Amino acid sequence: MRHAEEKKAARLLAAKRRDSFPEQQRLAWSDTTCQQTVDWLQQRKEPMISSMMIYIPFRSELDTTLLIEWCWRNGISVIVPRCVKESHTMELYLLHAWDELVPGAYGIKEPDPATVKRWDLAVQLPDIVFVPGLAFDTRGGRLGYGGGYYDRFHDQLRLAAAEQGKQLPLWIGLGYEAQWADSVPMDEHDVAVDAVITEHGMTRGRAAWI
Ligand SMILES: Nc1nc2c(c(=O)[nH]1)N(C=O)[C@@H](CNc1ccc(C(=O)N[C@@H](CCC(=O)O)C(=O)O)cc1)CN2
Ligand SMILES: Nc1ncnc2c1ncn2[C@@H]1O[C@H](COP(=O)(O)OP(=O)(O)OP(=O)(O)O)[C@@H](O)[C@H]1O
Repeated sequence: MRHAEEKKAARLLAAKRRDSFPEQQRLAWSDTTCQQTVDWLQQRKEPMISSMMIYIPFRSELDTTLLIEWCWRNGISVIVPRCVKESHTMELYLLHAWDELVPGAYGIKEPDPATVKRWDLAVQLPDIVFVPGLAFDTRGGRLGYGGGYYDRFHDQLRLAAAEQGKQLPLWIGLGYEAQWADSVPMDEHDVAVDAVITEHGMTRGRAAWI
C-alpha cells in the first residue's frame, strides 16, 4: 500500500479531532445531517428508494439514528452490516428495531445473527450505501479505520451488480463539516464516495448527477 504510513498518521489526527468535539455538539450536527439527508431523499426526482445500507455509529462517528428511524417510518428497508473479523468482510442483515442489535466486533453494535434476517446481495442490492469515515475530501476521498471493510464490500457489490445487470448503489459518506480534509491519501483499492453529506448539506464528488 503506497500510502500506509501517511494514512496511519492521518487516522490518528482525524480521530483525535473528531473526538475533541463535545458530545452534545456532535449529536446536534448528526441530527441536522440526518435531516439534510432526508431532505435530499425527498427532493430527488428519481423513483423513491426502497432500501439503504447504513452503519451503526461507534466512537465519535456521526450518529445515524434519526435517518434510520425515518426509513422505518417510511417503509424503506434498513440494511446493517456485521463485521466478520477473520476475513475483514461484512455480512448484511435487515434491521427492524433497535433491540435487534447486540455488541459486536470492535465494540460496534451489530444485528444479532441468531435472530435477525440476512440480506442477500444476490437477491437485491441496496439503492444507497451510507459509509462512515474519519475524514473526507471534496474529490470523494475517504479515510477509514484501515480494515479495508468497505473497500472489500464494494468488490462484492460490483460482482453482484454485474451479475444482475444493475447499477452500483450510490456510495455516500456521512460526516461533520469538521471532518473535511484538504486531501485524503487514496490507494488503488480505495473507493471514492459519490457525495458527502454533512450538517451543511450535500457535496458531490465526481457524481454531479446525483
Ligand atoms: N460504525 C462503523 N462500522 C464499521 C466501520 C466503521 O468505520 N464504522 N468500519 C469501517 O471500515 C468497519 C470496522 N472497521 C474497523 C477497523 C479497525 C478498528 C480499530 O479498532 N482499529 C484499531 C487499530 C488497529 C491496529 O491498527 O492495530 C484502533 O483504531 O484502535 C475498528 C473498526 C466495519 N464497520
Ligand atoms: N478490495 C480489497 N481487497 C483486498 N484487500 C483490500 C481491499 N481493499 C483494501 N484492502 C486491504 O485492506 C487494508 C486496509 O485498507 P485501507 O487502509 O484503505 O482501509 P480503509 O479504507 O481505511 O478502511 P475501511 O474500508 O475498513 O474503512 C489494506 O491492507 C488493503 O490492502
